Amino acid sequence: MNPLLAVNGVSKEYTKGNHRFQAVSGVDFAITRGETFGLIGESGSGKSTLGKMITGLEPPTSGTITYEGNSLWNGNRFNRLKPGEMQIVFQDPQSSLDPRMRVQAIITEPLLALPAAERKEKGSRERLLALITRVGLKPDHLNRYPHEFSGGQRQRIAIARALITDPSFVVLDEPTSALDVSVQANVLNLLQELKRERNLTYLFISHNMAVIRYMCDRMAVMQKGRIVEIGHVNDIFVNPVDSYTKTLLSSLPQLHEKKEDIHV
Ligand SMILES: Nc1ncnc2c1ncn2[C@@H]1O[C@H](COP(=O)(O)OP(=O)(O)OP(=O)(O)O)[C@@H](O)[C@H]1O
Repeated sequence: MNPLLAVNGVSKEYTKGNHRFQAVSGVDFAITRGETFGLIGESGSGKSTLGKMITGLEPPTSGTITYEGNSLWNGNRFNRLKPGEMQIVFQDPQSSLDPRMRVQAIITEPLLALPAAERKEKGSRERLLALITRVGLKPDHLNRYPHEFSGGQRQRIAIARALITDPSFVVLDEPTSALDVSVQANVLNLLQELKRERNLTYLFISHNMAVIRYMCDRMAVMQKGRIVEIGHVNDIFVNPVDSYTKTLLSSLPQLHEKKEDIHV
């Protein structure tokens, strides 16, 4: 099957003063429609930079990223092939939601990228009410401001914001890392349900092996900008090949227990 998203030989170099720094180095992977693909690695390994290159926030220095076979970048210009087709949810809903905007304006903001007719249809009151209810919030929350919500509720707002355009592909960049442990599992389960209901494909970025195992079909392990291991989650957990992957796994003794027992 043709991949939905293909990343080939992608690198990203940042310049800090006279110093050049390689945040991502020659990364290759492909994601099939309908799967959840995990990216794991320690802080600074280049995971978020990859997520940003895929969603149009940062151009790659070299390499190609294709979506449904079409190149996403033309030099530094992002080819917005289908507006709203791809969305991203960031780690920290505190800083990713504009504190001066009401929830309704926050959730509907991505619609501004769509053609007028589609914007009107997807921004209908009926659709908005259905979406806010589906993510576990209430219609009267639409008139409130982000500071009036808990961390988990704010992340539900961010999820609704990502889904308003009806995307096929969503990058989830540490979507539960800023949340209390008791709230994390609820948000992860919501993401799983939404994926099934809407035929979504996820790129799931995390530094937490238990969360990756709970959520993902396949995964890539990143270290210092490179992929050191890639494969099916169960294969990597049972038989890790790379020494860094083994270190990540050995720090999680509970992973040898049954999947249902894992604390995400
Ligand atoms: N805009 C930027 N300018 C310069 N360096 C950057 C920029 N963005 C990221 N970096 C650097 O690139 C490297 C990779 O960062 P990135 O955020 O992709 O890592 P990460 O694996 O997502 O880590 P974390 O989990 O902490 O977010 C880091 O060393 C970071 O300091």
